[in-house]
Amino acid sequence: MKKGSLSINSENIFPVIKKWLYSDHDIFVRELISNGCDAVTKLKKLSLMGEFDEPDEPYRIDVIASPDNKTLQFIDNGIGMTAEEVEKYINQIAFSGAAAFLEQYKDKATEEQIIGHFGLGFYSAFMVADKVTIESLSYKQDAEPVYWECENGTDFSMDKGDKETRGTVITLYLNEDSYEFANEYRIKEVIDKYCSFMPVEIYFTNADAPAKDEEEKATEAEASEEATAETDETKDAAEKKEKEAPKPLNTTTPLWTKHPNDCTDDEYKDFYHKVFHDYKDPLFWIHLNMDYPFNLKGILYFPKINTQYDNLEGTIKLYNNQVFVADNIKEVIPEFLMLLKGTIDCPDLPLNVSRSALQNDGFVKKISDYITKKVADKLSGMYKVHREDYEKYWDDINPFIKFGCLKDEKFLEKMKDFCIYKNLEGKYLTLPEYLEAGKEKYENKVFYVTDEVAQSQYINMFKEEGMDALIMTQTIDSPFITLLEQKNENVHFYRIDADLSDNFVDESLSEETAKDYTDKLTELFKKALDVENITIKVEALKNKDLSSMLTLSEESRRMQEMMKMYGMAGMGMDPAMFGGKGETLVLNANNNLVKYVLDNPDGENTPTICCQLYDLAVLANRPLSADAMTKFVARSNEILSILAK
Ligand SMILES: Nc1ncnc2c1ncn2[C@@H]1O[C@H](COP(=O)(O)OP(=O)(O)OP(=O)(O)O)[C@@H](O)[C@H]1O
Repeated sequence: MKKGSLSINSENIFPVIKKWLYSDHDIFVRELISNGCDAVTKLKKLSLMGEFDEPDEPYRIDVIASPDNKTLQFIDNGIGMTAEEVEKYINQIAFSGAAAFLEQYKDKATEEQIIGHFGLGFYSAFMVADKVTIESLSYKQDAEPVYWECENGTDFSMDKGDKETRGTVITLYLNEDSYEFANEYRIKEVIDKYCSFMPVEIYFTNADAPAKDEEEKATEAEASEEATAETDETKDAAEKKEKEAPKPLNTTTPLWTKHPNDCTDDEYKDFYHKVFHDYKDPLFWIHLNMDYPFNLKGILYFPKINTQYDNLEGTIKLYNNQVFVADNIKEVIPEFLMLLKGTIDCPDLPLNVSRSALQNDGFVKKISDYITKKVADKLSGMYKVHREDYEKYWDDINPFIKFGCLKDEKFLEKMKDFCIYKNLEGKYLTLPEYLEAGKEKYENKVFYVTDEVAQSQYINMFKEEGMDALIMTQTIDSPFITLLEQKNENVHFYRIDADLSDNFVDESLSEETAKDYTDKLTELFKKALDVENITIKVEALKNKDLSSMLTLSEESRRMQEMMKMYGMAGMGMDPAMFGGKGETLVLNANNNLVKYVLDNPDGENTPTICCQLYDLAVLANRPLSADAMTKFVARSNEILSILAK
């Protein structure tokens, strides 16, 4: 028997392993199962090289939990280890690896910076176990089995073992804080989290589950005999048998490992439902498949979304050779892609480093750029070839695309010509298409609607005049408009109620008369409304039925919205400091009511008409305040009673 003390650093290492890995306590499962997978992969390689005869029995990994004994076993039938190999890989290398790890991180700050993937592999078992044993038999001819045991991660003992079949058994004697991992549901949950797509089949057994009683077995055997007796039912019996055969917990060939040409739409959808637990079908997907200059495979799904972008949260699961690493690592995946759902497998990714190091890693940046490019290519391709589909998806995907354009210059470059906007007729246009159609009437101006109901009066006016506007009702549209103005220097955006275009006005009113009317009406409205300041503009509008309306200067409105967004309003800042409320009451000189006011400045009902005209203009633009509403209702009743006289 060989005995010895583990390397010099071990006493310091274990408290550190426990502390630093604490948030990812369950990661030992991934490490031990992936070691088993590696052991099988190595053997497969040897057999390809002709150095090992492929065995009859399939490769597999077994996880056996015993809640009664508080043990957990990881068993593989891979390459196994000789005593020399245990000495070399377990006793020495791992600890020097751990020491190197400590050295690397000794000055680094908090644990959040660490991805939770340390490459401490086997030794992560000591996070949850007081004692760990290894029983192994190497594939090598005449190899002797080896037994290794280590308590508390400090002293080990090694001896000749008695394992008779090739492979390795790792047994964990769980510590008091970690008994949960012997629970069937808990351990299956962890296996599902990290190992769903590992390349070797994983089976679970609960060592303490009650065995089927004799009676049950007899009935089953009888049923099975009966089934086989009748030829018609032979198939059923075979199916039944297959159903009863234990099923692996994982899928060894996840869809992303297949060539895109070999995957059906149903497979993509099934994979999506299963992995993201979303019962809705995704809109569409992108299958990433790259071998050079780096290795990257994955599937990105565009989920169906109906809400505003800020309520959304996607999930991008990152894998390293089918081993789950983490969700949503923003250093690798561009932030705006986090709205998507998907899996990305990149075996070349340097994962044993801190997140801050990832951020500055040129290689990681290349991966991130590649993903961005692929997404943009897919979208532009769809625009060009299947514009109908693209339009159908647009309402769902536009917040994502706009967010991407705002966040990523390269994405903007690629996507700017493929952003479309719904117009007043519900048709989708690009910005150049809109500008071209409106060239004669409103050159380089883009009118937009932020609320189709509130702005309906303006929309109707636009329609009557054969003018068009774009529907831009999402929260993200406001910063997106600013971006569009920056990128299209001469183009300016105006909300549909921002200003009265000349198109609505006939030429009948001279400048002089307009001024005269404006002065008179300003005086009258000030008095009737009892306000100091009001901006009034008199226009001869083509539509005689329209009496009054409000316009809101685009600039002042945007300023006010910005203040609201930054919470500056209510901090003693008055919007007037930034150019007033920007509100103008437009009165139509062609309308009979306005004419009446002009002709009867001292009329008994004139103040009532003024107040009503003002309230109607406000109502067509925004809700009235509570006080104004009360007055409006009372006044309306008053007017009706005049009619009833
Ligand atoms: N189940 C196993 N079968 C055969 N060899 C194993 C097994 N588990 C561990 N080993 C050997 O022990 C070595 C050390 O394992 P450990 O998990 O500590 O690190 P690693 O797998 O090399 O890398 P990582 O730390 O990234 O997991 C392995 O490289 C392998 O040679």
